[in-house]
Amino acid sequence: MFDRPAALFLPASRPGAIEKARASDADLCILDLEDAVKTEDKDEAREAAIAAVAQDWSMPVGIRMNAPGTRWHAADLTALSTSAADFLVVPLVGSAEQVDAVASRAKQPVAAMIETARGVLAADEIGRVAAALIVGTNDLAADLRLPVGAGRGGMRHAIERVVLAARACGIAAYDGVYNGLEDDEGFRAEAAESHALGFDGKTIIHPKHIASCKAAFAPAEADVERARRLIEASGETDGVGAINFEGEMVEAMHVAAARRLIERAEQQGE
Ligand SMILES: CC(C)(COP(=O)(O)OP(=O)(O)OC[C@H]1O[C@@H](n2cnc3c(N)ncnc32)[C@H](O)[C@@H]1OP(=O)(O)O)[C@@H](O)C(=O)NCCC(=O)NCCSC(=O)C[C@H](O)C(=O)O
Ligand SMILES: [Mg+2]
Repeated sequence: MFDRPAALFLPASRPGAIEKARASDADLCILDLEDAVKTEDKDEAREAAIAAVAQDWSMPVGIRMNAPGTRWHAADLTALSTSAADFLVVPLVGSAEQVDAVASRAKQPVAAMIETARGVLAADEIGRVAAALIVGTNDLAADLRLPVGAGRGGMRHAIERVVLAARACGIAAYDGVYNGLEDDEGFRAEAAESHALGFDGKTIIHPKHIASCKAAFAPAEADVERARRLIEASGETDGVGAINFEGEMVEAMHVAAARRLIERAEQQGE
């Protein structure tokens, strides 16, 4: 489920957005009950989310609940754990226990949002019990007290650590959202960076980001061709030893990476 790049967030309180998301090409949709929903709309949004996920979706659809410790969390957990959502998302996770508390009651896989210094430092423990890690760059910037407009330099170590934890735990990692709605170039640059950092995908806040997000994570044609040649040159097994492939040393891990690349290309080309 968490093997495709474009994860679209939308407020569960906006019926128009729900319809647009269902009709979109997003790889995953996440109906939000947390920050995108006003306090007075929380209960109604929860009901709307539960009704929405009971409909037919062409992609996996999840619900982001309110954070552990908030006044809505218990009601969210009770209602969402038996809903038709394909997955749940817990925001502001600071410990593995917080994910466990949800996962032990929910019938769905649980993704954890890492968006505080505490969460980053516990990411490897959290990754052992979560189905995926999602960076929340807005909350993270605030928690780290990064100056407004300072960019991602100050959180680079933190987001790299989330990728590291996800890889160590064998689960997916999604990068945070890009807030600029009118800055396509900025979005493309950040999505390319997400891909280069090793993320499996990126969370996005508007359907207009879907195509660029997918493009950023799609393997380049030349890389796919090279991967096919590499696999052919390596023979039938992964036990290739070291070979000279087109002037570069290639060993078993390169063959495995080439196979993963082709698999991803085939999946995204479906
Ligand atoms: C950011 C927005 C509030 C902008 O809304 P708006 O100005 O209304 O956008 P448009 O005029 O372009 O909307 C045109 C139609 O498109 C639909 N739409 C807009 N956004 C989405 C969406 N995300 N998914 C599906 N459809 C969408 C609108 O409904 C319009 O259609 P209609 O209603 O029929 O008129 C808005 O884009 C928005 O709310 N985005 C998502 C916000 C959200 O979910 N936030 C939570 C996740 S962000 C996060 O996780 C932060 C993290 O926690 C962190 O700390 O970093
Ligand atoms: Mg957040």
